[in-house]
Amino acid sequence: MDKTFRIAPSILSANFAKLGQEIEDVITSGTDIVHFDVMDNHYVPNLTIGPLVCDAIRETAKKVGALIDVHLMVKPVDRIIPDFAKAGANIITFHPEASEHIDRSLAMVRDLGCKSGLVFNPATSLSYLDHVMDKVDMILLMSVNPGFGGQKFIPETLEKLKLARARIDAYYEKTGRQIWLEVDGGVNAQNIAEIARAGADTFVAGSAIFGSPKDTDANRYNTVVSEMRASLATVK
Ligand SMILES: O=C(CO)[C@@H](O)[C@H](O)COP(=O)(O)O
Repeated sequence: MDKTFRIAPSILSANFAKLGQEIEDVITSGTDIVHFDVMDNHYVPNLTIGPLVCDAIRETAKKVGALIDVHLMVKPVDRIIPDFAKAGANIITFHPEASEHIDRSLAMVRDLGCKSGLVFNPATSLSYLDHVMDKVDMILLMSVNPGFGGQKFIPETLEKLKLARARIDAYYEKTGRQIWLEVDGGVNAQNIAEIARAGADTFVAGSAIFGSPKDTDANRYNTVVSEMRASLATVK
C-alpha cells in the first residue's frame, strides 16, 4: 500500500487579495493539494467562496501541479456539485448530513469526473461508510467543528483516525483499491507526526501554514512546510 503523505494547505487562511501568488508559493514550498473550503452560512455559520473562485485558480493550480480538493460545507449539496466539477475541482467531498441520498451524491461526483469523498464531523459516526466504501475515494475526518480556521485540534480524533484507518486497510486487503484518509482542523508542525501515526495520510492545514511568521526566505512558507515534512519523515 502506498504510504505517501500529502499536505493540503487550506486557502481559507490565505490572503485572498493575492490568492494566485499564495497558491504558487505554498505549493512550491513542498505541499501537494489546494484545500478549498466552501461554507454556506446555513450548514455552517460562515460564508466563504464558490465555483467562480475555483474556476479563477484552476490554471494556477494546474501550473504548479496541485489538485483542487473542494470541501463542501453546504446543505443541500447536490445542486452545487456540478458547478464545482465544471469549475475545475479534482476532488469533491461533502458531509453525509448534508445529502438526502448519500449514494446518489457520491455517484454524481464520480460521474462528473471527480474523486469523491465523505466528511465526518467530530461527533459523526463512521457507520455512514458501511455501504458506500466502493464509491468513496477519500475519507475526511474533521478534527474541529467545521466553520472556521484557527481552532484547536480535538484529541479524540486520534482514536477515530485509527478506526478509519482499520476500515481502509481492511478494504484495501479485499479490493486492492486505495482510499485516502484526510484530517482537517488544528493541524500543525507539532502534532502532524502523531496524527500520521494514527493513520492519516493527507493533512489539511490553514492557519499553521498561512499564519506562519514571515521569515527571510523568499518563499515565506518554506520554513513551516519543511518543519511539517521533517516531522512526517520521523513516522516512516
Ligand atoms: O474546514 C475547515 C474549517 O471548517 C478547515 O479547512 C480549516 O480551514 C482548517 O484551518 P486550520 O484549523 O488549519 O487553521
